[in-house]
Amino acid sequence: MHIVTISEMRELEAQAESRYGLTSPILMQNAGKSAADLFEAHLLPTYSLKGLKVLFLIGPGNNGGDGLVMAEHLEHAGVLISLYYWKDKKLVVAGEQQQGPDIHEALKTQIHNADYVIDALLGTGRSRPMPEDMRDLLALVKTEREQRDDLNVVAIDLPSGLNADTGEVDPGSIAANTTITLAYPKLGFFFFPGRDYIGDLAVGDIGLPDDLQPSSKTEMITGQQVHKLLPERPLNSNKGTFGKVMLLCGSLPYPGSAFLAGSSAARVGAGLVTLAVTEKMLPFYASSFHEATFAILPEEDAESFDRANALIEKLAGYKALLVGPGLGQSANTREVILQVLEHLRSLPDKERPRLVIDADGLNNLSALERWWTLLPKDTVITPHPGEMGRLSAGIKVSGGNIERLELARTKAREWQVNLVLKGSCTILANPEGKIRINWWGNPALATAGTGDVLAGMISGFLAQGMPSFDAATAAVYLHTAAADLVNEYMNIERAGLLASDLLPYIPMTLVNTEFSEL
Ligand SMILES: NC(=O)C1=CN([C@@H]2O[C@H](COP(=O)(O)OP(=O)(O)OC[C@H]3O[C@@H](n4cnc5c(N)ncnc54)[C@H](O)[C@@H]3O)[C@@H](O)[C@H]2O)[C@@H](O)CC1
Ligand SMILES: Nc1ncnc2c1ncn2[C@@H]1O[C@H](COP(=O)(O)OP(=O)(O)O)[C@@H](O)[C@H]1O
Ligand SMILES: [K+]
Repeated sequence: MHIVTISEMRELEAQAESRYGLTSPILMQNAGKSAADLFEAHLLPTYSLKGLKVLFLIGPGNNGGDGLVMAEHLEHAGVLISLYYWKDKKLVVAGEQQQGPDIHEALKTQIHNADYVIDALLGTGRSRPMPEDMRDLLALVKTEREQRDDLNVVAIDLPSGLNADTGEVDPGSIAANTTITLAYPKLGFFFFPGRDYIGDLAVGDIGLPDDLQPSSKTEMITGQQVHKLLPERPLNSNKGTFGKVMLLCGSLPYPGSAFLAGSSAARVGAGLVTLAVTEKMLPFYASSFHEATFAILPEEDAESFDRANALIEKLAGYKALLVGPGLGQSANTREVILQVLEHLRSLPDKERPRLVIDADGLNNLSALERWWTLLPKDTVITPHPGEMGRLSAGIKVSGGNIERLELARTKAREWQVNLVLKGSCTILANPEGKIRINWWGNPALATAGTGDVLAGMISGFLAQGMPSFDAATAAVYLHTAAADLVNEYMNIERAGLLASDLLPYIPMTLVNTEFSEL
C-alpha cells in the first residue's frame, strides 16, 4: 500500500476532481461513511453501536467535515452523539445547542460520560502550532483517559497536530487508540514521535478510482501484499522444490545464532538447511538442531584459503547463502568472507546462491574501503542502526526518526543492495530507490537473537526462489507478525520474549496473511 506525503495526497485529490469530477464534498461523504463503517467494524463483536456515547471534536476544516459526516452515519445506527465545535465553542448534545460561559463544565461532563472521543480537529491541513484553547481541549480528554482506560480516542485521518510528513507532534497532540486514516497512510506515521500517537491503524476508502495512484515510491508492507509474494506450495513437490540454504554463521562465543537463523530458514519453508561449522562445534549443533545437515569446515585457526574452499566446494546446488550472524571478526574470518564473495561474483547468475549478509558479516565488511564493490548482484544486507553507521563510514544513525528514510534510499542506490535497515518500523530500500516500511511489531523484539531469526527467514525465502527485495519484505513482515503472535499466545505484555520463541509461530504467520485486514 502506498504511503503518501501531504503534497502527494493533495495532488491525488486535485486529480480526482479534474479527471473524475470527484469534488471535495463527494470525497468527504465517502471519507465519513468509511470512517463510520471502520469504527463499527473495530467495535464488533465487543460492543453494539446502540446507546454507545461518542463525543466528536470538530475542527474548522475538512477534517472536521469528515467528522460531521461520520457522526451522522453513527447517529443513524443508534449511537448517542455529541458534537463540540472548537472554533465556535459550541456543544450540541441530542440536538440541543449550548454556548456561553458554562460551556467548559458542560464539555467536561460530556468527556466524562463518553465511551469514545473522535478527534476530528485537524488533519493534513495543520499549518501552524495549535492554539492554546485547542491544546486545553485535548488535555481534558487526556486527563480523563488517564483516569479511566475505557475511554478510547479515535483520530480521523491523523491525530490532530501531528505533522503528516515528518512525524513531529504538537505539544497539545494526544495519542489515539485508533487512527482511521483516509485513502493512504501518511509518511509521518512511521517515524517517531508520530508512530507512538497512531495506535491501531485502519485505512478508510474515500472512493479514489483504482487507476489514480500516488506518485510515491514508498510503500507500507501489508499482510495482503506478503500473501501474494509467498511461494507456491504445489502438491507435486519434494524438498528439492523448495531450495537449499547454506549458513556460514556461529562461532565459539556465539553458537546460538546459527541455530536460530537455520531454524528460521526451515520455518519459512526452505527444503533443506545446511550449517557450515567446524568439527569442534558440530556436537553442539547436532544435538540442538536435528533437521540440519552439516558442511564441516577446518577449525578457525586453519588457513583462510582452506576454510573458504571447504565451503565453496559444498556450495553448488544451494540457492541461498547467509553469512554473518555470530561469525566473529578475526582477520582470518574476514579473509574467508572475501574469498567467498569473490567466488560468488565469478558465478553465472543462474548458478549463484543469493546472498544475505548480517551482523558480523557486515562488521567485517565495514572495515574495508568501498566494501560494496565486493558484493555479488542481488545481495540483501540487514544492518541495525549501529551496523548501518559503521557501513556508512561512521555516520550516526539513530533509532526511529525520519532521517533514516533518505539515508536508506541513498545508500541502497549507492551500494546497489537490497537494504534492510532494522529497528522499530524497519525500512527496506532497493537499488532502484523503492522503499517499503514495516508498520508492525512490538518492543518485545528488542532482544538478542531476533536479528538472526530475521536473517534466517530472508535466506529461507531466497532458497525458494523469491526475488531478493520481496524475500526481505516478506521476512520482515512475518518476523514482526510472529512477535505479535508470541505476545498474544504467551501472554507477554512487552518484555520477556526469547528469539527462539518466534520459531514455532513463524508457520502460522504464513497462513494468517490470507486473512489480514490490511
Ligand atoms: N480535500 C479533500 O478532497 C479531502 C479531504 N479530507 C479531509 O480533509 C483534511 C484536510 O482538510 P483541510 O485541508 O481543510 O485541513 P484541516 O481540516 O486539517 O485543517 C485546516 C483548517 O484548520 C486551520 N488550521 C490549520 N492549522 C491549525 C492549527 N494549528 N490550529 C488551528 N487551526 C488550524 C486552517 O486555518 C483551516 O481552517 C484531511 O486530513 C481529511 O481529513 C477527506 O475528507 C477526503 C477528501
Ligand atoms: N522496538 C522494536 N520494535 C519492533 N521491532 C524491533 C524493535 N527493536 C528491535 N526490533 C527488531 O528486532 C530485530 C533485532 O535485530 P538485531 O538488532 O540485529 O539483534 P540481534 O543481532 O541481537 O539478533 C530486528 O529485526 C529489529 O527490527
Ligand atoms: K484529526
